[in-house]
Order: sequence, then structure tokens, then C-alpha cells
Amino acid sequence: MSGALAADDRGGIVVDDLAYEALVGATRNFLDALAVAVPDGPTADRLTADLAGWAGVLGGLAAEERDRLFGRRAGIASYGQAMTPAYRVLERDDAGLRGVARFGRYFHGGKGAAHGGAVPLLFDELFGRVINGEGRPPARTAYLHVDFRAVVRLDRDLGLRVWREREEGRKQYVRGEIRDGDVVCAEAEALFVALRPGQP
Ligand SMILES: CCCCCCCC/C=C\CCCCCCCC(=O)SCCNC(=O)CCNC(=O)[C@H](O)C(C)(C)COP(=O)(O)OP(=O)(O)OC[C@H]1O[C@@H](n2cnc3c(N)ncnc32)[C@H](O)[C@@H]1OP(=O)(O)O
Repeated sequence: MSGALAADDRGGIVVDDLAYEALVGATRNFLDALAVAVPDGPTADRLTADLAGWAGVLGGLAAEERDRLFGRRAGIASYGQAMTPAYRVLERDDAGLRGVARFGRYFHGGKGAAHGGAVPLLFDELFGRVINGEGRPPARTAYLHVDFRAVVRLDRDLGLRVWREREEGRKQYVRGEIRDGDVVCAEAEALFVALRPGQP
């Protein structure tokens, strides 16, 4: 197991990384299924009630931002979040990262291709991971430019590459690309600005 068990403030046991990765994976599978399903009325009612029940359970387990797991587990797929298309970091250092991504059916735009908003979402996530590296002050996206070169197909393993381009004081420029085999599907460039102390 990649994560140590730890007692939380309530005296309970915090879920380990492997179990949390499985939970987020199950959430992604659910969203993919929801996106293509045409439920009948009773099924929709049953699901709505089940989801409301789980929202209540999880609501009772809410934590402060710094203590949350969603998007904060570096060792697991997509840092343990389901908000962006799924990805996995294969190599990472201060200069950038390489990885693989998969756009599930939840991220469908039309005619089998990914939604145009999901592509910048993934870039912003990956850029944020690279820019907000260890020992660096937090930085926010000032602009994000995306060129859509070819449609991003769903349910395929895509190659990811993100790299720091240059730095000018608080300004950090970063670039990235998403490839389907040899085809560049999207290229992006962004400016991140390091926050001053006390800046929200
Ligand atoms: C996320 C931070 C926390 C990290 C926590 C770490 C743990 C988790 C780790 C990893 C998580 C990964 C999750 C993904 C996260 C991805 C990041 C986001 O999506 S952030 C949300 C979207 N972005 C905003 O909401 C920004 C809103 N805008 C602002 O807050 C300000 O405008 C800000 C900070 C960007 C700049 O404002 P100023 O007041 O600090 O600085 P000024 O003086 O305006 O600009 C500084 C320099 O930058 C240039 N600049 C600013 N904006 C520009 C622009 N749009 N285009 C060109 N230049 C720009 C200016 O011209 C200036 O340049 P000259 O120093 O004069 O050379």
C-alpha cells in the first residue's frame, strides 16, 4: 500500500491511498456511465435518493481545505480527483512532467470527440502541478492559450508532456502538448504569476 494509515481528529482511520484511488476511479466510472445512460423514471428516482444519501454521509465528514484528499494525493492517479480527465504522471521533475491521459465518456463534446473545455481544464491542472512544485511559492494562472490541432478521441491513452519554458521574476511561462500517437491533438502555453505573501 502506498499510503500509511493515520488517525484523524475524530479518532477514525483515514482511508489509505490505494482505497482512495479506487473510490475516485469508481466515481469516474459512475460519471462515464451516467453520461451515456437513458434511465427510466424509477431508476432515476432510486439513483437520486441514493446519491442524496451519500452526499449526506460525506457532508458529515467534510474537512478543512488543507486536510482534504481530493486532488491532494501526489502518489495516485490524477492526484486523487475526478474533476479533470483522468491522467497519470509517469515521470516528473522540476522542469516538467510526462504522463498519459484518458478522456472518459463524461468528457464527451460531440461526434465522439472530447468537449473543448475539458482540454484546457486538463492543461491548467497539469501546469498547476508543475508550477506549484515543492519549495516554490504558489502561483496562479494569468492566461492559458490552447490550440486545438486535432480532435481528442475518447477512451484512448494519450501522451502528455508539460515543461517550464522560462521565468521572469514572478512570471513563469509553461508549455504543454497532448498527443494521440504521433498526432498532436492540442498544444498550450500559459503564464503563471507567483503570489505575493498574503495574496489570495
Ligand atoms: C493555485 C494556487 C494555490 C496552489 C496551492 C498548491 C497546492 C496544490 C498544488 C497544485 C494544484 C494544481 C491545481 C491546478 C491549479 C491551477 C492554477 C489555477 O487555475 S489558478 C485559478 C485561475 N487563475 C486565477 O484565478 C488568477 C486570477 N488573477 C489573479 O489572481 C491576478 O491577476 C494574478 C495573480 C494572475 C496577477 O495579479 P498580481 O496583482 O499579483 O500581479 P500583476 O502586477 O497584475 O502581474 C504581474 C506580472 O504579470 C503580468 N500579467 C498578469 N496577468 C497577465 C496576463 N493575463 N497576460 C499577460 N501578462 C500578465 C503583468 O503584466 C505583470 O508583469 P510585469 O511584472 O509588469 O512584467
